[in-house]
Amino acid sequence: MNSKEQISHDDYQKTADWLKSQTKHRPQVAIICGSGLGVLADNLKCQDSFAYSDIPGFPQSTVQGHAGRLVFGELKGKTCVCMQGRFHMYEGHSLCKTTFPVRVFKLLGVETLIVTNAAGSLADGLRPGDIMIIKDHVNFPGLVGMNPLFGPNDDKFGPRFPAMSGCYDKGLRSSAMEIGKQLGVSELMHEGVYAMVGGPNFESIAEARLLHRLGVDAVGMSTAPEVVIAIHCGLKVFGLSLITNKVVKSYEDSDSVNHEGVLEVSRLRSQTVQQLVTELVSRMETNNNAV
Ligand SMILES: O=P(O)(O)O[C@H]1O[C@H](CO)[C@@H](O)[C@H]1O
Ligand code: HPA
Repeated sequence: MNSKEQISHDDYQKTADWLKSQTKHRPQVAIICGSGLGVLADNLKCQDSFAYSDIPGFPQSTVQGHAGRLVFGELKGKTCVCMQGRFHMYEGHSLCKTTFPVRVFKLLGVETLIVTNAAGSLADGLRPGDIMIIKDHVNFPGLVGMNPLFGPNDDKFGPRFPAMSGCYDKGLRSSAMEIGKQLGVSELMHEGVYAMVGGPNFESIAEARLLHRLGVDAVGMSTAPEVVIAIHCGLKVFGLSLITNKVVKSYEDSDSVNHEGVLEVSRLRSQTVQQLVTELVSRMETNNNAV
């Protein structure tokens, strides 16, 4: 893990400038699609779309279920940019590469970041197919020094010591719960704590029990670094986990999780997540400060 790799402000700016030269869209909202949730981009009107491999400075997606495309477009009167495919630390990307798009979004004028992910449940009340609005996170890699803010601070983006209390916007969280009710899916809706682990292996039973005891409701291998970088540069954040599997916590349980199963559940519930996110975006207040 190359935690010392540095990306300069100019590098982020170059990518933002290239994107601005290729599309007229000036997004206010950015959406990161979790595993199997790429359809979140399908509702965007007047799309401009770019393969990650064509965008200067962008890393490449290597995980099945992450298409590797950046899609710009209009959603319910807001301009959005959608990542069909995110970067994970376990793919071998440094944390600054993993979170590279978030700072590019900031430079494009984005005000709000929506992060979605597929996650395994530890809380007994969370079942596969449920949606957990993220109330808070435990950034396990961050706690032991694998933090995207490691290294010299770039004051142009934010402060040396950003606060992470209240990082998931309260207003957006309650709006999402309300929308869930109106969509008639309130029985699927929960709020809880997401923990990021390094992956790529799924949890052992002892690890699952430990996470459960620590108060973690759902576990995945992403999201926290993106949120840390977003909060550092002043973005509002909303996050949700689509629960794709129960994490095995009992030695009597012969179930076992695999990525294909994760993708299958994501796809089954992706329309509901899409409706929820679309309605949330439509209700967002934005400044429309094109850059
Ligand atoms: O967090 P997202 O990208 O949704 O993906 C989740 O699904 C994969 C495991 O099936 C892991 O990458 C985990 O983090
Ligand atoms: O059970 C899980 N553990 C970690 N990451 C995951 N992503 C989807 N499900 C899981």
